[in-house]
Amino acid sequence: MIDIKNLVVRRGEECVLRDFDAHVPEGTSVRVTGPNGSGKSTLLRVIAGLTAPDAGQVTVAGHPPADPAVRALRGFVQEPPPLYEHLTADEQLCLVAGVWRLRARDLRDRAAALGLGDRFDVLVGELSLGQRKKLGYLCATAHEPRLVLLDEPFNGLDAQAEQAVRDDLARWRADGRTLVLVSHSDASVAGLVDDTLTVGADA
Ligand SMILES: Nc1ncnc2c1ncn2[C@@H]1O[C@H](COP(=O)(O)OP(=O)(O)OP(=O)(O)O)[C@@H](O)[C@H]1O
Repeated sequence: MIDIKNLVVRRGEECVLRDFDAHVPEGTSVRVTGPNGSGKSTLLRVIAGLTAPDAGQVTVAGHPPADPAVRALRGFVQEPPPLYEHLTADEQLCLVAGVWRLRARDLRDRAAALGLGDRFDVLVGELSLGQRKKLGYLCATAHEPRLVLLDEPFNGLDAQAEQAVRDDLARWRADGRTLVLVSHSDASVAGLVDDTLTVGADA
């Protein structure tokens, strides 16, 4: 699903990723590890087509990451979640439902299961950190992508929401989807990953 050869990414003067190689077969669940600042989020952004490599080759399902052909295939749970502050939670969900031609009702059901049932009419800008995290997670995964990129998906979540996300990941994994996950919490990802990719100083 993902092939990376000799990847180099610079941020300003700093070389964040240097000659990084990885192969993530379709249907595998991979955790990206490394110290703070080692380039884990940068790597996810490259796979998501949001950061262009300075050198090297990266393909997702045989296409360059920014190719429109892989857009619907992929979902990216970002940290912090990119949301429209001036919309209500429900308007944000409806926007995403419209983009992917989904039923808003189904997204509302998922939102309610995550504990957002009484937040639909609240402005995104007035949601708590954990509520924003839940909404961002739903928006990023609404179209049930074959490749799910997750950057610290458990940060700020209460126990019920963490379990709901873990259940989703287990279901997607059993369904043969490909997961690439950054998390500093060993407990949160326990039993959910097949392999580890290490970036940075301890690589
Ligand atoms: N937009 C940016 N502009 C300049 N430098 C950046 C930018 N984003 C990240 N960096 C730098 O790139 C390096 C890698 O950052 P990145 O966020 O990928 O690390 P990380 O491994 O995900 O860190 P953490 O574990 O703290 O989340 C850091 O040194 C950071 O300062």
